[in-house]
Amino acid sequence: MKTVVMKCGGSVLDELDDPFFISLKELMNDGYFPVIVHGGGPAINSMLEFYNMTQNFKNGLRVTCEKTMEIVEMVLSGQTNRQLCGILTKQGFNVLGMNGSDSLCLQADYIDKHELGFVGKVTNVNTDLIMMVVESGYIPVITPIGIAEDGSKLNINGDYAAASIAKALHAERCAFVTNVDGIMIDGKLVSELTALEIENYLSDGSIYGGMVPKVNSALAATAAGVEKAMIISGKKPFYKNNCWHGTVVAAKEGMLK
Ligand SMILES: Nc1ncnc2c1ncn2[C@@H]1O[C@H](COP(=O)(O)OP(=O)(O)O)[C@@H](O)[C@H]1O
Ligand SMILES: CC(=O)N[C@@H](CCC(=O)OP(=O)(O)O)C(=O)O
Repeated sequence: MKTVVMKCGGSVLDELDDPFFISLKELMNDGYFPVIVHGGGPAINSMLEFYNMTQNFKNGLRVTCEKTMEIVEMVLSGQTNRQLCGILTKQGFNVLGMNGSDSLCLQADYIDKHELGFVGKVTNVNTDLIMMVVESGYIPVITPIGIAEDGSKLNINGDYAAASIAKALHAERCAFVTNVDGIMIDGKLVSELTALEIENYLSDGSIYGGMVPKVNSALAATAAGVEKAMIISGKKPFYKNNCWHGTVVAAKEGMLK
């Protein structure tokens, strides 16, 4: 079964457009089974602002106290997951919204409780559960919230969650759907980047902000055996006539195909 993990970033949820859905349909007609993970950073920011709560990020990760975790869950499970499932349903896709914290879907551990609070990294994925949904003909739409051993819900960066799921499913591809066409260097879209090139572009600041967890996740996924990891646009066709459009990230020099 050819699975493709697609992470839909919060930046693009309001802007997913017809070309994206047409590509998704074509992909499925070509025998790929999508598993979707979503973000929701901008919606969480707005809700925290609404409640006059302070926001703080360290290394691109939201510092998440207990109260913030409640808001994160409310927004990701109650708002952005619903929004994306609604859009996809309207477009004719059979979807099933899943909370990462239900039925040990995403088991997680604290990254650094002292520094970041309730922020986690995935330690185990309930692949049986996800594949049961896929094999029943539905697209899982997974909220990036994990469950810790102590029963706490943990906030997981959507890009990292997607890479972990792709690794666990031995997915053929992990695609990060965002609000740009791919990785831009000096204003131009780059179609392929090696790990070494990425390292250089990270250190000279050409890759920054929200693109950093994406390239790190893409590298982690390919290093763990996912054949291809890509940054793609949610506003343009990303797949047509068996060709993918965006930036392919390769784990090692010479691995680009
Ligand atoms: N080299 C780069 N090429 C393209 N986008 C980049 C680059 N470096 C940083 N970015 C930024 O990364 C953003 C995507 O990350 P983010 O806003 O976190 O998206 P998402 O919500 O989809 O995860 C782009 O809108 C852009 O501002
Ligand atoms: C720990 C951490 O930072 N979690 C993210 C989860 C949402 C996310 O990843 O959303 P985007 O894909 O839109 O960035 C957050 O709280 O914003």
